[in-house]
Amino acid sequence: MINKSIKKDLKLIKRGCSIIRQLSPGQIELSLFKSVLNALIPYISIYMLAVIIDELTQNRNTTLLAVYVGVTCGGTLLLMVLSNLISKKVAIKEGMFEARFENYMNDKKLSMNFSQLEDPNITQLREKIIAGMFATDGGITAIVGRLTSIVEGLVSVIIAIIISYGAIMATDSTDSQVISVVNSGWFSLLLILAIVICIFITVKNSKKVDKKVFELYQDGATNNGYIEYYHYIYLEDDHAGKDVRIYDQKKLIIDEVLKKGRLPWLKIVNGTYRLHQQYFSVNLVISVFIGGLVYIFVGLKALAGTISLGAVTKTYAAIAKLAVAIAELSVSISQIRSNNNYLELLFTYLDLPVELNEGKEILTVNNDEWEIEFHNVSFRYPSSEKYALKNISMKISSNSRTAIVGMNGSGKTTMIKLLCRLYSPESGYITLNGKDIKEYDYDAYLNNFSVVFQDFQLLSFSIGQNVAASKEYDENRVWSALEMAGIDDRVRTLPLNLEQSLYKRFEENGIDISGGEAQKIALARAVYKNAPFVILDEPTAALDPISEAEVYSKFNNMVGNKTALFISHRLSSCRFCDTIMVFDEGQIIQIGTHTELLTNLEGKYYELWNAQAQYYQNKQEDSTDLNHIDDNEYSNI
Ligand SMILES: Nc1ncnc2c1ncn2[C@@H]1O[C@H](COP(=O)(O)OP(=O)(O)OP(=O)(O)O)[C@@H](O)[C@H]1O
Repeated sequence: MINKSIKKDLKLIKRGCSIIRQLSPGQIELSLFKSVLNALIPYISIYMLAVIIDELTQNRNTTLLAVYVGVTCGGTLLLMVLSNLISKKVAIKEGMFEARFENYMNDKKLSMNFSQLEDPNITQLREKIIAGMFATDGGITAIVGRLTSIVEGLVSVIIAIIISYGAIMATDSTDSQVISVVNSGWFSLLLILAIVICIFITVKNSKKVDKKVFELYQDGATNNGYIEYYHYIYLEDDHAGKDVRIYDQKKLIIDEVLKKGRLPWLKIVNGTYRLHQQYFSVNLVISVFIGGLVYIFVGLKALAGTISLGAVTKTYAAIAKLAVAIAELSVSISQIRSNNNYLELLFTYLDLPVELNEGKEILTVNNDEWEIEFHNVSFRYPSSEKYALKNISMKISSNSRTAIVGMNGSGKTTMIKLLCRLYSPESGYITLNGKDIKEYDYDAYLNNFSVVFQDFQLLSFSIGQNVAASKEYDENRVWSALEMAGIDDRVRTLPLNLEQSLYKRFEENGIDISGGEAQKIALARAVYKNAPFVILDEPTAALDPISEAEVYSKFNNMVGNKTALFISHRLSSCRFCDTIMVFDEGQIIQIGTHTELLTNLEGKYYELWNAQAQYYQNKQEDSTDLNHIDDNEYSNI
C-alpha cells in the first residue's frame, strides 16, 4: 500500500504535470523519450566493446569485427542524432512553457482583488515561489528535469542489471579458496550491499541538502524581493529616476539594499554553495569507493577465469554505471519529492480564492437603467487599523452628475476603488440595480465603466492603441476622443499621428509627452471606451488653466447622457454637477447642490470653498463676500 506522504507527493507531481501539459503539450512526453535515448547511448558502446574484445581474443573474424564496429558507431550516432533533434523540440517546448507560465501566473495575479495583491503574506508567497524557481531551480519548471532523470536512471539501471547480471552471478567450481570466495554468491551480495549503503548515504545527503537549500531560500525571498524592487524596478523606472537624482537617493537605496538585500542574500548563496560542495565531496568519495570495489570484484572474477576479457570491460562499466544510475535514480526521486515543497507554495498561491471572478451574471445596461447604491459600506486597507471608509450610504442614479469633494485622505478614491471592485467592502455592500455588484461577471461589469484614475498609466504603444486600449482601433473614433480631450491638434503635428509611439523605451522615434498631455490622452481613452458610467478622479490636475477650461466646456458633451462621478479639489469645477458629496475622514458628511451646500456656513463644503476662494480673493485684494461671487468669478476658483 502506498503510504500517505507518497500519495500526497504523487498528487502534487500529477497536478504540476497537468499544468505543464496544458501550457506546453507534448513537452513531458518528448523529454521522457529523449531521456530513454540518452540512457541507451552509453550502453551501445559498453555492450559492443565487450563483443569486439571477445571477437578479437577468440575468432578474430574481420567481417564480423567490421560489422560490430559499424553497429557501435552507427547505433550511437543514430541515437545521438535523434536525441539532438528531440532536444531542439524540447527546447522550444520549454520556452513555450516559460512564456505561457508567466502569463498563467499573471492571469492569477489579475484575477485577485487589490486586497490580495497588497496582502504582505501573499506578496511574500509570490516572492518565495519566484526565488525558488529562479534561484534554486525548484518548482514547476523542475518537474520535467527531475522526471527525465528518473526515467533515464531507471532505464540505465535495467540495462546495467541485464548486462552485468551474468558476471555477478557467474560461478566456477575451482578448488582454490580465494577463487571460490570470489565466485560465491556472498561475494556478489557483499558488493551489492556496499553499493546499497553508498547509495543510501548519497540519498540521505541529497535530502539533507535539498531541505536546507529550501529553508535558506525561503528565508531569503524577502531579501531577494528587496533587491528586485529597488534595483530592477525602482532604479530603472523613468519616473523614479528624477527623484533619485534630485534627492540623491542613490546612497540611501544602495545602503539599504546592501543591508537588507545583498548581504543576507550573499550569505544564502554562499551557504548553498557550501552545502552543494559538501554534497559533491561526499558523492565523489562514494563514487571512487564504489569504482574501486567494482574493479576488485570484476578483476578477481577475471583472475578466477569466471568471466571473459570482454566481459571484464562490459561488467566493470555496467556495474559502475549501475551504481551511478541507482544513486542518480534515488537522488532524483528524493529531489522530485523535495521539489514538492516548492510546488506546495505554488499551489497554495494558485488556489487562493478568486473573489473577482465569483460573480457570473452578465451585466448589460443602457444609460437609463442605472442605480448604484452603497449600503453602510466600511473598509480598511489590508494591514491598516484605520477605516478609509466608514458606513458610507448613498445612491447614484442614471444620467446624474455627482461630484465628490473632500480633504486629502478622506476616502474619495477608495470609494471609487470599491465601486470598481478592486477591493471588497469589509462590511456593508454595494448594489447595482438592486443586486450586489459581486454577483456580476467581473469583466462584463467593468465594461460599463470608463475611469481615469489619478495615477493612470499609458503604455509604450502608439497613441491610437493607447486611446483604444487595443491593437486595432477605429481611427475616426480615436480622433474624436482626442478632440474631446483637447489634444487632437498636438497629435496632428506628430509625424506619425495616431501611429506615433509614446515614450522611447522600445521605439527610437517614440515621443515623450508632458504630464498634462498624458492626462488628456488618458481622458481620450475614457471617452473612446464610451461606457455608460464615467468616473474621473482629478481629471484635470495636470492641465493648464486653458486646457482645463476647455475640458470642462466639453464635459457635458464628453459625458453626454452617461452617468458621471467626478472627484476634484477644484470646487468651482464641481458646480455643474447635480449633486456634490462631501467626504471627511471616510464618511459622507454633506450632500447637496453647490448652492445648497454654500448656504451652510458651518459646513465643510463652505470651509473648503472659502479656503480656496480666499486665496484668489487675497490675491485680487478683493473683499467680495463669497456668497455673492457670481458665476464668472467662480470659474476662476
Ligand atoms: N493602498 C493603500 N493601503 C493603505 N492605506 C491606503 C491605501 N490607499 C489609501 N490609503 C489610505 O486610505 C485613506 C483614504 O485614501 P484615499 O486615497 O481614498 O483618499 P482621497 O480622499 O482620495 O485622497 P486625495 O484627495 O489625497 O486623493 C487615507 O488615509 C490613505 O492613507
